[in-house]
Amino acid sequence: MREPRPQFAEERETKIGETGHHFRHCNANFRCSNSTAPPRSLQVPPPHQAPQYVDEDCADFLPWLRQKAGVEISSVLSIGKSIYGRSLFACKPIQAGDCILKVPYSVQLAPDNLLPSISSLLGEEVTDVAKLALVILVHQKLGQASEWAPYISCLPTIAEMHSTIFWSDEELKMIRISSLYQETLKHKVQIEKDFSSIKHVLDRFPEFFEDVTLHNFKHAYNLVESRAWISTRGVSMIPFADFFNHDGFSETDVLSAEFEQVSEVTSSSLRIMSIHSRPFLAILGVVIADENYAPGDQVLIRYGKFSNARLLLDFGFILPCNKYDKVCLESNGSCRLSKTFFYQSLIIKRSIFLLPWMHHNPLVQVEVSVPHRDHLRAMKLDLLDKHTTPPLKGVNDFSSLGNGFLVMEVKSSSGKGRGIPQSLRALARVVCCTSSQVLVIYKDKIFVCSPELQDLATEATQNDGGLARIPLKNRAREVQAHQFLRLRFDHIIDNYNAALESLTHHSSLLGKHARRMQVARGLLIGELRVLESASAWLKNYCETLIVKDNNQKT
Ligand SMILES: C[S@@+](CC[C@H](N)C(=O)[O-])C[C@H]1O[C@@H](n2cnc3c(N)ncnc32)[C@H](O)[C@@H]1O
Repeated sequence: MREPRPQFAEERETKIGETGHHFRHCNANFRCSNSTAPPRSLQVPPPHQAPQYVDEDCADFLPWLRQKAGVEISSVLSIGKSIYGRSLFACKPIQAGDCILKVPYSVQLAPDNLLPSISSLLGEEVTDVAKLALVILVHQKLGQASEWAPYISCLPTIAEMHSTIFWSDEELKMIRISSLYQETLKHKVQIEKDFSSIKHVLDRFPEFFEDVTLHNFKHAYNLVESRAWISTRGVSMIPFADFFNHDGFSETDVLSAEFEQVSEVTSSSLRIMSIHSRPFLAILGVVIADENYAPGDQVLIRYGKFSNARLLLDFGFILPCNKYDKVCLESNGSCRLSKTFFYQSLIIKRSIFLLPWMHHNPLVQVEVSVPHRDHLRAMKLDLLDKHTTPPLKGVNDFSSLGNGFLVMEVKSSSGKGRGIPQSLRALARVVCCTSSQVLVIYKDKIFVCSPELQDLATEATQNDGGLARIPLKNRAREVQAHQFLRLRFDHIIDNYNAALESLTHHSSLLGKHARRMQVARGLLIGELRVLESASAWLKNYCETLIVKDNNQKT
Protein backbone atom coordinates (compact mmCIF):
# COMPACT_ATOMS: atom_id res chain seq x y z
CA MET A 1 0.00 0.00 0.00
CA ARG A 2 1.02 3.44 -0.22
CA GLU A 3 0.12 6.80 0.65
CA PRO A 4 -2.84 8.80 0.24
CA ARG A 5 -2.72 7.37 -3.05
CA PRO A 6 -4.76 4.68 -3.92
CA GLN A 7 -4.02 3.32 -0.64
CA PHE A 8 -2.62 6.46 -0.19
CA ALA A 9 -0.34 6.33 2.68
CA GLU A 10 2.42 8.79 3.06
CA GLU A 11 5.97 7.78 2.70
CA ARG A 12 7.49 10.24 5.04
CA GLU A 13 10.55 10.55 7.04
CA THR A 14 8.61 9.53 10.07
CA LYS A 15 6.75 6.32 10.28
CA ILE A 16 3.27 7.60 10.16
CA GLY A 17 1.74 4.42 11.34
CA GLU A 18 3.66 4.76 14.53
CA THR A 19 3.12 8.37 15.30
CA GLY A 20 -0.06 7.74 17.12
CA HIS A 21 -1.87 10.37 15.09
CA HIS A 22 -5.41 9.52 14.62
CA PHE A 23 -7.63 11.81 12.79
CA ARG A 24 -11.28 12.22 13.16
CA HIS A 25 -12.78 10.61 10.26
CA CYS A 26 -13.52 12.57 7.36
CA ASN A 27 -13.59 13.32 3.81
CA ALA A 28 -10.12 14.13 3.03
CA ASN A 29 -8.75 16.69 0.75
CA PHE A 30 -6.45 15.75 -1.99
CA ARG A 31 -4.59 18.40 -3.72
CA CYS A 32 -4.27 17.64 -7.30
CA SER A 33 -1.63 18.67 -9.68
CA ASN A 34 -1.89 19.68 -13.20
CA SER A 35 -0.56 17.42 -15.85
CA THR A 36 1.36 20.20 -17.52
CA ALA A 37 4.35 19.21 -15.37
CA PRO A 38 7.28 17.56 -17.11
CA PRO A 39 7.01 13.95 -18.24
CA ARG A 40 6.94 11.72 -15.24
CA SER A 41 7.39 8.16 -16.14
CA LEU A 42 9.53 6.17 -18.41
CA GLN A 43 6.60 5.93 -20.65
CA VAL A 44 6.69 8.79 -23.04
CA PRO A 45 4.93 10.85 -24.32
CA PRO A 46 3.89 12.91 -21.34
CA PRO A 47 0.40 12.36 -20.09
CA HIS A 48 -0.97 15.69 -21.18
CA GLN A 49 -0.28 14.96 -24.79
CA ALA A 50 -3.28 14.11 -26.82
CA PRO A 51 -5.23 12.53 -24.02
CA GLN A 52 -8.28 10.62 -24.90
CA TYR A 53 -10.77 12.41 -22.72
CA VAL A 54 -13.45 9.81 -22.82
CA ASP A 55 -12.79 6.20 -22.14
CA GLU A 56 -15.33 4.30 -24.18
CA ASP A 57 -14.79 1.19 -22.10
CA CYS A 58 -16.04 3.08 -19.09
CA ALA A 59 -19.14 4.48 -20.78
CA ASP A 60 -21.54 2.87 -18.33
CA PHE A 61 -19.32 3.31 -15.31
CA LEU A 62 -20.13 6.88 -14.29
CA PRO A 63 -23.91 6.61 -14.80
CA TRP A 64 -23.82 3.41 -12.75
CA LEU A 65 -21.77 5.03 -9.99
CA ARG A 66 -24.00 8.11 -9.88
CA GLN A 67 -27.07 5.94 -9.62
CA LYS A 68 -25.59 3.71 -6.95
CA ALA A 69 -24.37 6.68 -4.92
CA GLY A 70 -27.58 8.65 -5.36
CA VAL A 71 -25.47 11.79 -5.86
CA GLU A 72 -23.27 13.36 -8.47
CA ILE A 73 -19.71 12.09 -8.04
CA SER A 74 -18.01 14.73 -10.12
CA SER A 75 -19.26 17.19 -12.66
CA VAL A 76 -15.81 18.35 -13.68
CA LEU A 77 -13.86 15.16 -14.23
CA SER A 78 -14.09 12.62 -16.97
CA ILE A 79 -12.45 9.27 -17.34
CA GLY A 80 -10.02 9.03 -20.17
CA LYS A 81 -6.89 7.21 -21.12
CA SER A 82 -3.31 8.33 -21.05
CA ILE A 83 -0.05 6.46 -21.19
CA TYR A 84 -0.65 5.74 -17.50
CA GLY A 85 -3.78 3.76 -18.27
CA ARG A 86 -7.13 5.07 -17.12
CA SER A 87 -6.84 8.65 -16.01
CA LEU A 88 -8.97 11.53 -14.83
CA PHE A 89 -9.17 14.64 -16.96
CA ALA A 90 -10.77 18.00 -16.35
CA CYS A 91 -13.80 18.24 -18.61
CA LYS A 92 -14.62 21.76 -17.43
CA PRO A 93 -12.46 24.56 -16.08
CA ILE A 94 -11.47 23.86 -12.50
CA GLN A 95 -10.37 26.51 -10.04
CA ALA A 96 -8.07 25.86 -7.09
CA GLY A 97 -10.21 25.13 -4.08
CA ASP A 98 -13.04 23.56 -6.06
CA CYS A 99 -14.34 20.30 -4.77
CA ILE A 100 -13.89 18.09 -7.78
CA LEU A 101 -14.87 14.69 -6.48
CA LYS A 102 -16.98 13.20 -3.74
CA VAL A 103 -17.38 9.49 -3.33
CA PRO A 104 -19.76 8.44 -0.56
CA TYR A 105 -18.79 5.52 1.61
CA SER A 106 -21.76 3.60 0.27
CA VAL A 107 -20.00 3.15 -3.05
CA GLN A 108 -16.67 2.13 -1.64
CA LEU A 109 -15.64 -1.48 -1.39
CA ALA A 110 -14.18 -2.41 1.97
CA PRO A 111 -13.47 -5.62 3.91
CA ASP A 112 -16.91 -5.33 5.50
CA ASN A 113 -18.40 -6.01 2.08
CA LEU A 114 -17.29 -9.59 2.47
CA LEU A 115 -20.18 -11.97 3.13
CA PRO A 116 -20.45 -12.52 6.87
CA SER A 117 -20.48 -16.27 6.25
CA ILE A 118 -17.01 -15.95 4.73
CA SER A 119 -15.52 -13.34 7.04
CA SER A 120 -16.64 -15.17 10.16
CA LEU A 121 -14.36 -18.06 9.18
CA LEU A 122 -11.29 -15.91 8.67
CA GLY A 123 -8.71 -15.86 11.43
CA GLU A 124 -7.59 -12.68 13.12
CA GLU A 125 -4.27 -12.87 11.34
CA VAL A 126 -5.96 -12.28 7.98
CA THR A 127 -5.21 -8.73 6.95
CA ASP A 128 -7.65 -6.18 5.60
CA VAL A 129 -5.77 -6.29 2.31
CA ALA A 130 -6.37 -10.01 2.00
CA LYS A 131 -10.04 -9.58 2.94
CA LEU A 132 -10.54 -6.88 0.36
CA ALA A 133 -8.78 -9.06 -2.19
CA LEU A 134 -11.40 -11.72 -1.43
CA VAL A 135 -14.18 -9.18 -1.97
CA ILE A 136 -12.72 -8.48 -5.41
CA LEU A 137 -12.42 -12.19 -6.20
CA VAL A 138 -16.06 -12.76 -5.27
CA HIS A 139 -17.23 -9.99 -7.58
CA GLN A 140 -14.93 -11.11 -10.36
CA LYS A 141 -16.51 -14.54 -10.10
CA LEU A 142 -20.04 -13.10 -10.14
CA GLY A 143 -19.19 -11.30 -13.38
CA GLN A 144 -22.12 -9.39 -14.85
CA ALA A 145 -24.33 -10.67 -12.03
CA SER A 146 -22.35 -8.56 -9.58
CA GLU A 147 -23.79 -5.21 -8.58
CA TRP A 148 -20.22 -3.91 -8.82
CA ALA A 149 -19.63 -5.26 -12.33
CA PRO A 150 -19.21 -1.84 -14.03
CA TYR A 151 -16.39 -1.06 -11.60
CA ILE A 152 -14.78 -4.49 -11.41
CA SER A 153 -14.59 -4.64 -15.19
CA CYS A 154 -12.57 -1.40 -15.21
CA LEU A 155 -9.80 -2.86 -13.09
CA PRO A 156 -6.59 -3.83 -14.89
CA THR A 157 -5.87 -7.43 -15.76
CA ILE A 158 -2.79 -9.10 -14.37
CA ALA A 159 -1.10 -8.73 -17.75
CA GLU A 160 -1.42 -4.97 -17.39
CA MET A 161 0.22 -4.90 -13.96
CA HIS A 162 3.95 -4.64 -13.48
CA SER A 163 4.65 -4.75 -9.77
CA THR A 164 7.83 -6.73 -9.22
CA ILE A 165 5.74 -9.37 -7.47
CA PHE A 166 4.67 -10.38 -10.98
CA TRP A 167 8.20 -10.48 -12.39
CA SER A 168 9.72 -13.82 -13.28
CA ASP A 169 12.82 -15.03 -11.47
CA GLU A 170 14.84 -14.11 -14.52
CA GLU A 171 13.43 -10.59 -14.56
CA LEU A 172 14.00 -10.18 -10.86
CA LYS A 173 17.67 -11.03 -11.30
CA MET A 174 18.02 -7.74 -13.15
CA ILE A 175 17.42 -5.86 -9.90
CA ARG A 176 19.26 -8.22 -7.62
CA ILE A 177 21.64 -5.55 -6.52
CA SER A 178 18.80 -3.38 -5.29
CA SER A 179 17.05 -3.94 -1.99
CA LEU A 180 13.87 -4.07 -4.01
CA TYR A 181 14.90 -7.57 -4.95
CA GLN A 182 14.75 -8.66 -1.33
CA GLU A 183 11.61 -6.68 -0.75
CA THR A 184 9.89 -8.38 -3.61
CA LEU A 185 10.83 -11.84 -2.43
CA LYS A 186 9.66 -11.00 1.02
CA HIS A 187 6.45 -9.53 -0.17
CA LYS A 188 5.74 -12.60 -2.27
CA VAL A 189 6.26 -14.73 0.80
CA GLN A 190 3.84 -12.52 2.72
CA ILE A 191 1.19 -12.94 0.06
CA GLU A 192 1.73 -16.69 -0.01
CA LYS A 193 1.38 -16.72 3.73
CA ASP A 194 -1.86 -14.77 3.52
CA PHE A 195 -3.11 -17.15 0.86
CA SER A 196 -2.37 -20.22 2.98
CA SER A 197 -4.14 -18.67 5.91
CA ILE A 198 -7.37 -18.25 3.92
CA LYS A 199 -7.15 -21.35 1.73
CA HIS A 200 -9.35 -23.48 3.99
CA VAL A 201 -12.05 -20.79 3.79
CA LEU A 202 -11.82 -20.65 0.00
CA ASP A 203 -12.38 -24.39 -0.10
CA ARG A 204 -15.63 -23.96 1.82
CA PHE A 205 -17.07 -21.64 -0.85
CA PRO A 206 -16.40 -23.29 -4.20
CA GLU A 207 -19.20 -21.24 -5.77
CA PHE A 208 -16.93 -18.19 -5.39
CA PHE A 209 -13.41 -19.50 -5.11
CA GLU A 210 -13.26 -22.86 -6.87
CA ASP A 211 -10.79 -21.69 -9.50
CA VAL A 212 -8.89 -19.26 -7.34
CA THR A 213 -5.17 -19.91 -7.41
CA LEU A 214 -2.34 -18.08 -5.71
CA HIS A 215 -1.87 -16.28 -9.02
CA ASN A 216 -5.45 -14.91 -8.97
CA PHE A 217 -5.11 -14.01 -5.33
CA LYS A 218 -1.89 -12.12 -6.03
CA HIS A 219 -3.67 -10.19 -8.76
CA ALA A 220 -6.50 -9.18 -6.45
CA TYR A 221 -4.02 -8.43 -3.70
CA ASN A 222 -2.01 -6.06 -5.86
CA LEU A 223 -5.19 -4.42 -7.12
CA VAL A 224 -5.82 -3.52 -3.50
CA GLU A 225 -2.24 -2.46 -2.89
CA SER A 226 -2.05 -0.27 -5.93
CA ARG A 227 -5.50 1.29 -5.66
CA ALA A 228 -6.97 1.12 -2.19
CA TRP A 229 -7.18 3.97 0.22
CA ILE A 230 -7.62 3.91 3.92
CA SER A 231 -10.88 5.09 5.30
CA THR A 232 -12.76 4.67 8.50
CA ARG A 233 -14.05 1.48 6.91
CA GLY A 234 -10.50 0.23 6.71
CA VAL A 235 -8.79 -0.40 3.41
CA SER A 236 -11.20 0.70 0.72
CA MET A 237 -11.44 0.62 -3.02
CA ILE A 238 -12.93 3.93 -4.06
CA PRO A 239 -14.31 3.73 -7.56
CA PHE A 240 -13.45 6.73 -9.71
CA ALA A 241 -10.99 8.18 -7.16
CA ASP A 242 -8.72 5.26 -7.96
CA PHE A 243 -8.37 6.51 -11.52
CA PHE A 244 -6.10 9.33 -10.38
CA ASN A 245 -2.54 8.79 -11.52
CA HIS A 246 0.58 9.78 -9.67
CA ASP A 247 2.63 12.91 -10.09
CA GLY A 248 5.93 12.66 -8.26
CA PHE A 249 6.92 16.16 -9.30
CA SER A 250 4.13 17.79 -7.44
CA GLU A 251 5.40 19.86 -4.59
CA THR A 252 2.11 19.50 -2.89
CA ASP A 253 2.38 17.18 0.00
CA VAL A 254 -0.92 15.51 -0.12
CA LEU A 255 -0.45 14.02 3.25
CA SER A 256 1.18 16.45 5.50
CA ALA A 257 0.27 19.70 3.85
CA GLU A 258 -3.36 18.79 3.85
CA PHE A 259 -3.18 17.18 7.11
CA GLU A 260 -4.05 19.90 9.57
CA GLN A 261 -6.20 21.74 7.20
CA VAL A 262 -8.28 18.70 6.63
CA SER A 263 -8.63 17.68 10.18
CA GLU A 264 -9.26 21.16 11.46
CA VAL A 265 -11.03 23.04 8.79
CA THR A 266 -13.12 20.48 7.11
CA SER A 267 -15.22 17.67 8.31
CA SER A 268 -12.97 15.36 6.44
CA SER A 269 -11.79 12.10 7.74
CA LEU A 270 -8.10 11.60 7.80
CA ARG A 271 -6.75 8.50 9.22
CA ILE A 272 -3.39 6.98 9.54
CA MET A 273 -3.04 3.31 9.51
CA SER A 274 -0.49 0.76 8.68
CA ILE A 275 -0.96 -2.24 6.51
CA HIS A 276 1.67 -4.88 6.72
CA SER A 277 3.54 -2.46 8.90
CA ARG A 278 3.92 -0.10 6.02
CA PRO A 279 3.24 3.39 7.01
CA PHE A 280 0.55 5.13 5.13
CA LEU A 281 -1.91 7.78 5.52
CA ALA A 282 -5.23 7.79 3.98
CA ILE A 283 -7.76 10.23 3.40
CA LEU A 284 -11.00 9.84 1.89
CA GLY A 285 -13.94 10.74 -0.08
CA VAL A 286 -13.45 14.33 -1.12
CA VAL A 287 -10.84 15.70 -3.43
CA ILE A 288 -10.15 19.41 -3.56
CA ALA A 289 -8.33 20.95 -6.47
CA ASP A 290 -5.12 22.66 -5.52
CA GLU A 291 -4.63 24.55 -8.70
CA ASN A 292 -6.47 25.56 -11.82
CA TYR A 293 -7.09 23.13 -14.62
CA ALA A 294 -8.22 23.74 -18.14
CA PRO A 295 -10.48 21.25 -19.86
CA GLY A 296 -8.34 18.41 -21.15
CA ASP A 297 -5.70 18.61 -18.40
CA GLN A 298 -5.01 15.36 -16.69
CA VAL A 299 -5.55 15.76 -12.96
CA LEU A 300 -2.81 14.00 -11.00
CA ILE A 301 -2.18 13.51 -7.34
CA ARG A 302 0.94 12.55 -5.50
CA TYR A 303 0.50 9.13 -3.98
CA GLY A 304 3.28 9.86 -1.57
CA LYS A 305 6.96 10.69 -1.42
CA PHE A 306 7.80 7.32 -2.82
CA SER A 307 11.13 6.12 -4.05
CA ASN A 308 11.15 4.21 -7.30
CA ALA A 309 11.57 0.92 -5.53
CA ARG A 310 8.43 1.50 -3.62
CA LEU A 311 6.54 2.72 -6.67
CA LEU A 312 7.68 -0.36 -8.53
CA LEU A 313 6.76 -2.81 -5.84
CA ASP A 314 3.34 -1.38 -5.16
CA PHE A 315 2.33 0.26 -8.41
CA GLY A 316 4.49 -1.27 -11.09
CA PHE A 317 6.08 1.89 -12.44
CA ILE A 318 8.99 4.21 -11.74
CA LEU A 319 9.70 7.87 -12.35
CA PRO A 320 12.78 9.21 -14.06
CA CYS A 321 14.87 11.37 -11.73
CA ASN A 322 12.70 10.55 -8.77
CA LYS A 323 13.75 12.96 -6.08
CA TYR A 324 12.56 10.57 -3.42
CA ASP A 325 14.96 7.81 -4.39
CA LYS A 326 16.93 6.40 -1.51
CA VAL A 327 19.48 3.73 -0.90
CA CYS A 328 19.80 1.82 2.27
CA LEU A 329 23.06 0.67 3.76
CA GLU A 330 21.91 -1.98 6.06
CA SER A 331 23.71 -3.62 8.87
CA ASN A 332 23.73 -7.27 8.14
CA GLY A 333 21.60 -9.96 9.55
CA SER A 334 18.29 -10.05 11.23
CA CYS A 335 19.64 -8.89 14.52
CA ARG A 336 21.07 -5.43 14.30
CA LEU A 337 21.85 -5.34 17.96
CA SER A 338 24.22 -8.19 17.46
CA LYS A 339 27.55 -6.56 17.99
CA THR A 340 29.18 -8.82 15.52
CA PHE A 341 26.75 -8.12 12.73
CA PHE A 342 26.67 -4.47 13.44
CA TYR A 343 30.36 -4.19 12.90
CA GLN A 344 31.09 -6.84 10.48
CA SER A 345 29.13 -5.82 7.51
CA LEU A 346 27.04 -3.22 5.98
CA ILE A 347 24.84 -4.15 3.15
CA ILE A 348 23.59 -1.75 0.68
CA LYS A 349 19.97 -2.04 0.03
CA ARG A 350 17.50 0.10 -1.67
CA SER A 351 14.84 1.22 0.59
CA ILE A 352 11.50 -0.40 0.42
CA PHE A 353 9.43 -2.71 2.42
CA LEU A 354 11.73 -5.43 3.55
CA LEU A 355 9.93 -7.94 5.57
CA PRO A 356 11.78 -9.31 8.53
CA TRP A 357 11.33 -12.97 7.94
CA MET A 358 13.38 -12.96 4.77
CA HIS A 359 17.06 -13.56 5.07
CA HIS A 360 18.31 -13.93 1.55
CA ASN A 361 21.84 -12.89 1.05
CA PRO A 362 21.93 -9.44 -0.38
CA LEU A 363 24.01 -9.15 -3.47
CA VAL A 364 25.91 -6.10 -2.47
CA GLN A 365 27.64 -6.51 0.78
CA VAL A 366 30.16 -4.11 2.09
CA GLU A 367 32.49 -5.19 4.76
CA VAL A 368 32.97 -2.60 7.44
CA SER A 369 34.78 -4.86 9.72
CA VAL A 370 36.55 -4.36 12.96
CA PRO A 371 39.23 -6.96 12.64
CA HIS A 372 39.36 -9.48 15.42
CA ARG A 373 42.96 -8.50 15.94
CA ASP A 374 41.90 -4.94 16.70
CA HIS A 375 42.72 -4.52 20.36
CA LEU A 376 39.95 -1.99 20.67
CA ARG A 377 37.34 -4.26 19.23
CA ALA A 378 35.63 -5.14 22.48
CA MET A 379 35.55 -1.55 23.57
CA LYS A 380 34.14 -0.36 20.27
CA LEU A 381 31.45 -2.98 20.30
CA ASP A 382 30.59 -2.06 23.83
CA LEU A 383 30.44 1.63 23.05
CA LEU A 384 28.25 1.12 20.02
CA ASP A 385 26.00 -1.13 21.94
CA LYS A 386 25.55 1.48 24.63
CA HIS A 387 25.24 4.55 22.51
CA THR A 388 24.04 3.77 19.06
CA THR A 389 20.43 4.37 18.33
CA PRO A 390 18.72 2.39 15.59
CA PRO A 391 19.80 4.27 12.50
CA LEU A 392 16.70 3.73 10.48
CA LYS A 393 14.09 4.04 13.10
CA GLY A 394 11.11 5.65 11.55
CA VAL A 395 12.71 6.68 8.32
CA ASN A 396 12.38 3.72 6.07
CA ASP A 397 10.25 3.12 3.07
CA PHE A 398 10.06 -0.47 3.91
CA SER A 399 8.79 -1.77 7.11
CA SER A 400 11.57 -4.19 7.73
CA LEU A 401 14.49 -1.90 7.12
CA GLY A 402 15.00 -1.27 10.74
CA ASN A 403 18.67 -2.12 10.60
CA GLY A 404 20.01 0.10 7.97
CA PHE A 405 21.29 3.51 7.10
CA LEU A 406 19.00 5.27 4.74
CA VAL A 407 20.99 7.31 2.27
CA MET A 408 19.25 9.94 0.24
CA GLU A 409 20.55 12.03 -2.59
CA VAL A 410 22.94 14.72 -1.44
CA LYS A 411 21.96 17.65 -3.55
CA SER A 412 25.31 19.33 -3.59
CA SER A 413 28.72 17.91 -2.91
CA SER A 414 29.62 21.09 -1.08
CA GLY A 415 26.35 21.32 0.80
CA LYS A 416 25.43 19.93 4.16
CA GLY A 417 25.42 16.30 3.13
CA ARG A 418 22.09 15.69 4.75
CA GLY A 419 21.55 12.63 2.62
CA ILE A 420 24.20 10.74 4.57
CA PRO A 421 22.93 9.68 7.96
CA GLN A 422 24.79 10.97 10.98
CA SER A 423 24.65 7.48 12.44
CA LEU A 424 26.59 6.07 9.49
CA ARG A 425 29.27 8.74 9.82
CA ALA A 426 29.38 8.08 13.54
CA LEU A 427 29.90 4.39 12.93
CA ALA A 428 32.78 5.15 10.58
CA ARG A 429 34.35 7.44 13.18
CA VAL A 430 34.26 4.74 15.80
CA VAL A 431 35.47 2.01 13.49
CA CYS A 432 38.42 4.16 12.44
CA CYS A 433 39.64 4.79 15.95
CA THR A 434 42.46 2.32 15.79
CA SER A 435 45.34 3.95 17.55
CA SER A 436 46.25 5.46 20.89
CA GLN A 437 45.87 2.29 22.80
CA VAL A 438 47.05 2.26 26.36
CA LEU A 439 47.15 -0.58 28.79
CA VAL A 440 45.48 -0.08 32.09
CA ILE A 441 46.15 -2.40 34.96
CA TYR A 442 43.17 -2.65 37.23
CA LYS A 443 42.73 -5.23 39.97
CA ASP A 444 45.59 -7.28 38.62
CA LYS A 445 44.03 -7.40 35.18
CA ILE A 446 45.29 -5.72 32.05
CA PHE A 447 42.76 -3.69 30.11
CA VAL A 448 43.21 -2.19 26.69
CA CYS A 449 41.96 1.34 26.59
CA SER A 450 41.84 4.12 24.08
CA PRO A 451 41.76 7.75 25.12
CA GLU A 452 40.27 8.49 21.72
CA LEU A 453 37.33 6.17 22.29
CA GLN A 454 37.12 7.29 25.87
CA ASP A 455 36.69 10.86 24.65
CA LEU A 456 33.87 9.78 22.38
CA ALA A 457 32.14 8.04 25.24
CA THR A 458 32.49 11.09 27.49
CA GLU A 459 31.29 13.39 24.76
CA ALA A 460 28.25 11.17 24.16
CA THR A 461 27.38 11.14 27.83
CA GLN A 462 27.75 14.89 28.10
CA ASN A 463 25.56 15.49 25.08
CA ASP A 464 22.45 13.63 23.99
CA GLY A 465 23.94 10.16 24.30
CA GLY A 466 24.63 9.88 20.58
CA LEU A 467 28.07 8.52 19.90
CA ALA A 468 30.52 10.28 17.57
CA ARG A 469 27.93 12.64 16.17
CA ILE A 470 30.25 15.59 15.87
CA PRO A 471 33.46 15.75 13.85
CA LEU A 472 36.46 14.18 15.53
CA LYS A 473 38.88 16.67 17.00
CA ASN A 474 41.67 14.79 15.33
CA ARG A 475 41.16 16.05 11.78
CA ALA A 476 43.28 13.36 10.20
CA ARG A 477 41.14 10.71 11.87
CA GLU A 478 37.96 12.50 10.72
CA VAL A 479 39.26 12.42 7.16
CA GLN A 480 40.22 8.78 7.53
CA ALA A 481 36.74 7.84 8.74
CA HIS A 482 35.07 9.57 5.82
CA GLN A 483 37.52 8.16 3.31
CA PHE A 484 36.73 4.77 4.73
CA LEU A 485 33.03 5.36 4.08
CA ARG A 486 33.69 6.70 0.62
CA LEU A 487 35.61 3.57 -0.27
CA ARG A 488 32.57 1.51 0.64
CA PHE A 489 30.28 3.71 -1.42
CA ASP A 490 32.65 3.50 -4.36
CA HIS A 491 32.71 -0.24 -4.12
CA ILE A 492 28.93 -0.36 -4.27
CA ILE A 493 28.94 2.13 -7.14
CA ASP A 494 31.22 -0.20 -9.08
CA ASN A 495 28.79 -3.03 -8.50
CA TYR A 496 25.86 -0.95 -9.70
CA ASN A 497 27.76 0.03 -12.82
CA ALA A 498 28.55 -3.61 -13.50
CA ALA A 499 24.89 -4.54 -13.00
CA LEU A 500 23.79 -1.81 -15.38
CA GLU A 501 26.38 -2.87 -17.89
CA SER A 502 25.03 -6.40 -17.83
CA LEU A 503 21.51 -5.15 -18.45
CA THR A 504 22.43 -3.59 -21.74
CA HIS A 505 23.20 -7.06 -23.05
CA HIS A 506 19.64 -8.27 -22.62
CA SER A 507 18.77 -7.30 -26.16
CA SER A 508 16.83 -10.49 -26.77
CA LEU A 509 14.08 -9.37 -24.44
CA LEU A 510 10.84 -8.41 -26.08
CA GLY A 511 7.55 -6.78 -25.12
CA LYS A 512 6.78 -6.99 -21.44
CA HIS A 513 10.31 -8.20 -20.67
CA ALA A 514 11.93 -5.39 -22.60
CA ARG A 515 9.78 -2.92 -20.72
CA ARG A 516 10.75 -4.49 -17.41
CA MET A 517 14.41 -4.32 -18.34
CA GLN A 518 14.01 -0.64 -19.07
CA VAL A 519 12.33 -0.19 -15.71
CA ALA A 520 15.06 -2.21 -13.97
CA ARG A 521 17.67 0.05 -15.55
CA GLY A 522 15.74 3.12 -14.45
CA LEU A 523 15.61 1.81 -10.91
CA LEU A 524 19.34 1.09 -10.74
CA ILE A 525 20.24 4.38 -12.40
CA GLY A 526 18.23 6.24 -9.76
CA GLU A 527 19.91 4.39 -6.92
CA LEU A 528 23.31 4.88 -8.51
CA ARG A 529 22.64 8.61 -8.63
CA VAL A 530 22.05 8.57 -4.88
CA LEU A 531 25.25 6.62 -4.24
CA GLU A 532 27.32 8.87 -6.46
CA SER A 533 26.00 11.95 -4.73
CA ALA A 534 27.03 10.48 -1.38
CA SER A 535 30.48 9.59 -2.66
CA ALA A 536 30.95 13.06 -4.14
CA TRP A 537 29.92 14.65 -0.89
CA LEU A 538 32.35 12.53 1.10
CA LYS A 539 35.14 13.35 -1.33
CA ASN A 540 34.44 17.03 -1.02
CA TYR A 541 34.24 16.81 2.76
CA CYS A 542 37.63 15.10 2.99
CA GLU A 543 39.27 17.52 0.58
CA THR A 544 37.95 20.51 2.48
CA LEU A 545 39.30 19.14 5.75
CA ILE A 546 42.68 18.41 4.20
CA VAL A 547 42.92 21.95 2.82
CA LYS A 548 41.97 23.40 6.21
CA ASP A 549 44.59 21.24 7.83
CA ASN A 550 47.26 22.32 5.38
CA ASN A 551 46.33 25.98 5.80
CA GLN A 552 46.69 25.70 9.54
CA LYS A 553 50.09 24.08 9.22
CA THR A 554 51.41 26.80 6.94
C1 LIG B 1 -4.59 4.04 -8.72
S1 LIG B 1 -4.27 3.37 -10.24
C2 LIG B 1 -4.55 4.75 -11.29
C3 LIG B 1 -5.46 4.41 -12.44
C4 LIG B 1 -4.85 3.50 -13.45
N1 LIG B 1 -4.08 4.26 -14.42
C5 LIG B 1 -5.88 2.67 -14.19
O1 LIG B 1 -5.71 2.41 -15.37
O2 LIG B 1 -6.85 2.23 -13.56
C6 LIG B 1 -2.53 3.21 -10.15
C7 LIG B 1 -1.91 2.65 -11.39
O3 LIG B 1 -1.88 3.63 -12.42
C8 LIG B 1 -0.64 3.58 -13.13
N2 LIG B 1 0.07 4.87 -12.87
C9 LIG B 1 -0.32 5.84 -12.01
N3 LIG B 1 0.52 6.88 -12.07
C10 LIG B 1 1.48 6.55 -12.96
C11 LIG B 1 2.66 7.22 -13.45
N4 LIG B 1 3.03 8.43 -13.04
N5 LIG B 1 3.41 6.58 -14.38
C12 LIG B 1 3.07 5.35 -14.83
N6 LIG B 1 1.98 4.66 -14.40
C13 LIG B 1 1.19 5.27 -13.49
C14 LIG B 1 0.13 2.40 -12.56
O4 LIG B 1 -0.19 1.30 -13.35
C15 LIG B 1 -0.49 2.24 -11.18
O5 LIG B 1 -0.41 0.93 -10.68
